[in-house]
Amino acid sequence: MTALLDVEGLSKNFGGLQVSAGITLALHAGERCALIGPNGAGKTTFVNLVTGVLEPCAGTIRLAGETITRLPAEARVRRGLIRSFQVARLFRSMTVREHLELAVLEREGHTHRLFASVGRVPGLADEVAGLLDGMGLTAVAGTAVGRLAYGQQRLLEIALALALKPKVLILDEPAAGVPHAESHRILDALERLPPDLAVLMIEHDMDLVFRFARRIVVLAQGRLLCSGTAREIAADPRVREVYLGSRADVQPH
Ligand SMILES: Nc1ncnc2c1ncn2[C@@H]1O[C@H](COP(=O)(O)OP(=O)(O)OP(=O)(O)O)[C@@H](O)[C@H]1O
Repeated sequence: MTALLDVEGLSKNFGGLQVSAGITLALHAGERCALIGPNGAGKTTFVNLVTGVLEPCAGTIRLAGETITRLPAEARVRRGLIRSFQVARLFRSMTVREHLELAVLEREGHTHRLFASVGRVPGLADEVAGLLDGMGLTAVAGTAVGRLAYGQQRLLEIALALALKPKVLILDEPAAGVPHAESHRILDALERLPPDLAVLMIEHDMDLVFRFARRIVVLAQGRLLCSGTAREIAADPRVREVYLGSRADVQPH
């Protein structure tokens, strides 16, 4: 089976510092994978390379068989490589529903007089209702984004990413700022993601990582250290060693 995302030998240097060193990673339809590693391991750099924010020094990135290594970020988004983005960058006075309407309209190419298009796109209301329902946001559909709790903001970020019809979804810290006791709400929503979607999660909350991911890939100093199930990763002495001295606790559940 062709991998939906196929990264081979991806490398990046910042001056003399090698932050991605020949990373090879394949993600198939339906995968639930997490990329972990201590602070400064190169996780964000890897995501920036894959999504087209940064240009690699070497390596290849393929999406559903097509080489996208040098494509601009927007072209990757149009092909279905989507990273969840930060609500903090959006319009705080606009409602949850309006944000989702905008995302669907933009996907459909209605970039001019956006809100005038709302009534003219068949299926828009149903699609938005489905996204709200899927992420458990129906009750706050009419709430301004600036008034959402952190957990709801994170769920909206995921819904916005889904509105773009991803093949590959990169979840960049989906529990950032969410109180630990509430991260199960994020997990509940993630368990309702479309089954065929390939998901790569970057997350510091190990509880969430171990519960969500069927495969965990560990990065250290820009290199892939190992990959395996939650149990394998938690039992691997190399993983404990790279996390030593960091706050993260590597324990499965
Ligand atoms: N634009 C840049 N110029 C120079 N060095 C950079 C740049 N971006 C990142 N780095 C360095 O690259 C290394 C990897 O950083 P990166 O942010 O990718 O790690 P990370 O695993 O995402 O860390 P964290 O978990 O703290 O977010 C770090 O040493 C960082 O200081």
